[in-house]
Amino acid sequence: MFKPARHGEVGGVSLQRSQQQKPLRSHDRFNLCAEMSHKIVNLRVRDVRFPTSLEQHGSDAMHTDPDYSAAYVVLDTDSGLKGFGLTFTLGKGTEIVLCAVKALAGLVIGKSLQEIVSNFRGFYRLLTSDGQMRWLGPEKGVIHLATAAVLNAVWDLWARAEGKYHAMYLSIQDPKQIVSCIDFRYITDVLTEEEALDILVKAQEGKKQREDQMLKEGYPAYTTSCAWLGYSDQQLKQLCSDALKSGWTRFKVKVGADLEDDIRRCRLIRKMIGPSSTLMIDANQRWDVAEAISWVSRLAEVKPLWIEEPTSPDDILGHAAISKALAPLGIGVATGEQCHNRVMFKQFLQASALQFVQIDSCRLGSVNENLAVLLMAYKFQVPVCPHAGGVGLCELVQHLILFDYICVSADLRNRMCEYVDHLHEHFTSPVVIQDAHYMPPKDPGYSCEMLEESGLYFKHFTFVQYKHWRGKNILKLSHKRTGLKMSKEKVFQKAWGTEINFLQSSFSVTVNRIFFFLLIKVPSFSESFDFFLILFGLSFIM
Ligand SMILES: C[C@H](O)[C@@H](O)CC(=O)C(=O)O
Repeated sequence: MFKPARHGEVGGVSLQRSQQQKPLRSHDRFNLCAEMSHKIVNLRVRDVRFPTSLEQHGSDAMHTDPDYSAAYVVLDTDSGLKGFGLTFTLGKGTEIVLCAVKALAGLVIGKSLQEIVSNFRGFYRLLTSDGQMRWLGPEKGVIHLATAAVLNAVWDLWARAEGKYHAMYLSIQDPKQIVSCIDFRYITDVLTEEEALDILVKAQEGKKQREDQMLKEGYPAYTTSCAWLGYSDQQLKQLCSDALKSGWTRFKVKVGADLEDDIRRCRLIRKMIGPSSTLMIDANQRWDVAEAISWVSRLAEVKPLWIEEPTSPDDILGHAAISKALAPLGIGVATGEQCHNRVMFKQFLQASALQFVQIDSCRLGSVNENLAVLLMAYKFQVPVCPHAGGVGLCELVQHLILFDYICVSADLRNRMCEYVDHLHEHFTSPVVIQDAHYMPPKDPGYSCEMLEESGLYFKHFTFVQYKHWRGKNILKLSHKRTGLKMSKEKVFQKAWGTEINFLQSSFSVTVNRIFFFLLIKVPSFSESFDFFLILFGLSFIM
């Protein structure tokens, strides 16, 4: 099931195949009518995880065993139309985001789409300013990731109801309607509603040509897939050579664990891609400020365009100091994938602490908050190069970056969107990459509806397989790092956390194995909650 997509392909399947076998989307199943109110009658959230850490896909200096995951939200409406949204997470963290999404559900269920979009700013505030839940943020951390998942689903629902995909959808709307989705609270000292409106109105000129250009050429992308930190030199070489053949000219390399290693790996990539291709480096928050400056200075010989996340994502003045120190070397600072909200972006921009704005479709409060950041970045004339990859981030963020070009910046200089070639095959409308460019999506919605069986991925991995996967992974890593062999129990304990430690007993493992074999092989068992409870209790007693 877990098949990394290859460069030049759509989600691991060739273009022709995905076109021939278009899965039925919820949009096709219902006779839509834009005038309907689409009352939200239910919110479902699923814990979806993929064992990417097994092969070190996604590994960096701080996230050495990332299992790419998502809290996946489905909104059901009384008209039958559904909205799909998600937020990207890593492995066990997903459980916590799920709790937060459930806590927000009460604010969403019962509202109609019409009611929400007629006062979208108000609805954004409702979710982010709840008197009790805002204490968990406000507008940051788990509660904000959950807000993004829910709002992403609402934007998806809206676009489906209109039969449009977002970039085009937003671009044909009245600029007044766009600004009405943005909460300007806390940013009016740099961007007022009137200024935002002015930017959007001015950008109406030439919009049609830019739309046509994007439909023809697509939006420039860079790849991170060749050089995750856990990959061997052999893998780097192979992937880089494949990527070059597929037309990639912009590459990002993970750095930060070991300087000599970084120098060797970056030289290797630079040699392969040649002097005219673009190279970026990414430390994922590994260093202190002074360390970042000296480490990156040593890597200046490979001419990186930017150093991404050199230090704590919260350290705005630290980023400013790094930016200042590296400017004479021609190296910019990029950050944003863990920048919590528009207020932090505002200060990064005010402090000249970043030269590339890396918005994230799930870290910020969905399209609403991303719109605010795109407009602020335009005002400061700082290029936007979004974070993508993860689970569904490419699918989501392509809409935002197309909107940025068509409706805000009208500028492609120094702009590109990240691309990672994993997990696209799990989406009903996977991204289309042609010649290292994102081609505009064609299906209505926000492109993050997952295939039914993919939405259940973690469920199928639960217990027997998941344990096996995590156990194997941790054993492998522990051998690599310490040379020590861990006991089987220790591995299970680390992999599973305390709540499921009872599975360490071999007897209960056998009972569970039988049960989960049935669960996986016989679908009707998975629907039987009573049966599950009985076996769960039985294994606990044993
Ligand atoms: C843990 C993730 O893979 C992270 O390394 C992604 C990232 O920083 C990026 O894509 O950039």
